Amino acid sequence: MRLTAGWLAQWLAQGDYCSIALGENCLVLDSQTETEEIPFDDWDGAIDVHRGVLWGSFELTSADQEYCWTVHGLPWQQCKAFANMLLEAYRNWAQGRVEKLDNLLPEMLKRIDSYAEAEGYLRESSHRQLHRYLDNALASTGLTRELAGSFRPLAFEKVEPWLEGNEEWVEEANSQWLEKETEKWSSWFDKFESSPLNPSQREAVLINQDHNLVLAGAGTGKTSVLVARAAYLIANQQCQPEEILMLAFGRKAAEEMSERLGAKVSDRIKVATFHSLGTQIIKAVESEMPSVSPVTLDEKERAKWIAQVLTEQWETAASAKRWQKHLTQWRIPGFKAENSMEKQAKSEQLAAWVWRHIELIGQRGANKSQLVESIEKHDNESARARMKSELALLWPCYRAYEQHLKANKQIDFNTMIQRATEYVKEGKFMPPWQFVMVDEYQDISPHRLALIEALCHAGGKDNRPTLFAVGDDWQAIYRFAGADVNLTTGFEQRFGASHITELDTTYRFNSMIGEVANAFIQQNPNQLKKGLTSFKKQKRKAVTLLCQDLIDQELAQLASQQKGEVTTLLLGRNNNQRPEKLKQWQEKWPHLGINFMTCHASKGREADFVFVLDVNRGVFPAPDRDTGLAACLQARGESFTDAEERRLFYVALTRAKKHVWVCAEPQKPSTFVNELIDDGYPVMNKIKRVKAKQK
Ligand SMILES: Nc1ncnc2c1ncn2[C@@H]1O[C@H](COP(=O)(O)OP(=O)(O)OP(=O)(O)O)[C@@H](O)[C@H]1O
Repeated sequence: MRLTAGWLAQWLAQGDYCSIALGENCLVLDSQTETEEIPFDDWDGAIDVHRGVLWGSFELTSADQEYCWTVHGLPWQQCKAFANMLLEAYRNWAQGRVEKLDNLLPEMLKRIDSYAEAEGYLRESSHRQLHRYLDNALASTGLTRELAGSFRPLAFEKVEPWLEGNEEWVEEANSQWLEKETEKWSSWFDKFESSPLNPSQREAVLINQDHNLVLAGAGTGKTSVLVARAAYLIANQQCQPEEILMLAFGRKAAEEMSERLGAKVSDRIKVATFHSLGTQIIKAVESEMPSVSPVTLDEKERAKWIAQVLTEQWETAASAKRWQKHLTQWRIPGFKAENSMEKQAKSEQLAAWVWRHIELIGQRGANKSQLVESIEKHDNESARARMKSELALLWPCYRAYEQHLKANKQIDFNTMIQRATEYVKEGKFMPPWQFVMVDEYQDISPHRLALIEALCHAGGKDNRPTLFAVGDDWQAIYRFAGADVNLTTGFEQRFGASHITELDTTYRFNSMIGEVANAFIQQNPNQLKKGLTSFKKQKRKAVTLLCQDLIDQELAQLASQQKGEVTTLLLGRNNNQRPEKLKQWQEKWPHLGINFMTCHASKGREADFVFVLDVNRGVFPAPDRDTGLAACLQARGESFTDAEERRLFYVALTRAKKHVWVCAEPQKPSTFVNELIDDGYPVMNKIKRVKAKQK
């Protein structure tokens, strides 16, 4: 059936179309030049019939109300009946779909209510799930949003915003919840630590997005937040202690965390290092403990094994020649030309250098020709020859290591973490944890992250564990061992549904240490900007540059000033800086609580007073960090000179609560000391540099 304008009307009328007909579930409109089919889906199902002086016209609107079609010059007597016939056809078409919609609407509304009225923080994963369900349900009816809205306006008014996303509503609901929850737990927050938690710490404890990162500078209470969050989850009955997994880097850190949680929260929380977790997973699946090589586990065994491998290598003429040739152009840490080979092989520094490369090569999982290829593509063209030469020295050590593991049927940490990750991914190990928490997240390596991701994806789509990580990109100091700080700075891109909370107040150190440390770290524009203020304000300078051989005197003075017990940390770039007089000082001034450790080991620690030792040229920053093979094996390169060493120095400075002494020799202060003096940092300078000897 068709309704068409007469020839005169077609000639006189200025409408878009001059003829309308009913097609198969569509309208067919003809203009002078073309025919257009409008599926019922695209039409809003209404016709405005207008009467003109001579003729009638139809006005039809698209389902999304964006477009209008007009048919002019129609014979008026037939207009109404024709329009009714079209509407009847449309209603018949729509009836089946609307029935489907009617069947689905109660469930759609129920799901919306159960999401929107759920107690607690509204997570993005549940939001996405709801959105997906509503989208699919509507699609299954065959109706467009507009049509569904026009047939069931009341019910659909509630559904429509959720199909759009309704992000603003969720944000508002979450911020209202946060306000109420903060209020509800206010006195608990006041008393949990010796001092009340501040607003940003409270927020960090409460927010419960799928993936949460607390990103904050040194001494802002990240560890306090981690402990408080575990306590809150249990106190709020969100989980049992056994459902929390707390991951720490290193056994010592894990032990300290375990003690702290045991004392403050519960000793049923699982605290693990990545390695102990890997062992547990493998043991659960294979029913026996994985056999981890003593070379991996024990520093002494490792040193012995490395000495043996090096000695064997040097016994071969070709290999010995390769080492000698390398040393004519480049240095190797711990390798001193004047030492005998026997002594060389036992050098701690050399062993550390060899081991670090073995680990990095293992983490890369590449064969020799792939490594050569990446050296050839390395940005730093001038370093490529050195990298290749180092690879030639170190590849045989790596191969020897692989063979050693194979011969003894043992694995190392890399393999262990990878195997554990596979078991979780394959569902052979079902993690019992609902909340995975990670301390020092900035030091995460891709392998460890893969394990965390596997844990957080276990449990099916509806029951995934939540990740809560605390970290500070300013304190990322394990790039040399395979960590990748980009995994912290790119947290959101990596995880999607995530929330990042920043903590703005640092409690450990006073404002004068803060001024020096914060300015120093931010010289590198690639570090994330953080507004950090010190809780303890002071005007008196709190960083002193000191001649190394005056430490004795300074300690004596400090000892006479301090009447009560205090803590003092002597920090070295590495163990070589352990002072010979350490024991003597400890015995002479026990109330100073003097301890020595490396800057790396001091991570997470604090003391009233800190002496950073031997900040001299060639020591701190450690040289050659960016020009050897390691630079090619490590995570993406960094353009800023000594970026990681700068972060390490920041870690050292920020261990102190009251005062820091940066100690150097006047003849050879390092670039860091020179920068503190020359760039006008607020420090007390007691070093008179001897310029003539500084070449
Ligand atoms: N709200 C607070 N009020 C007062 N002191 C606090 C508060 N929060 C934390 N502290 C104290 O600040 C110090 C640093 O806290 P914590 O060790 O948790 O910081 P952090 O961010 O983990 O430090 P870093 O990253 O440097 O290891 C601790 O002595 C802690 O007790």
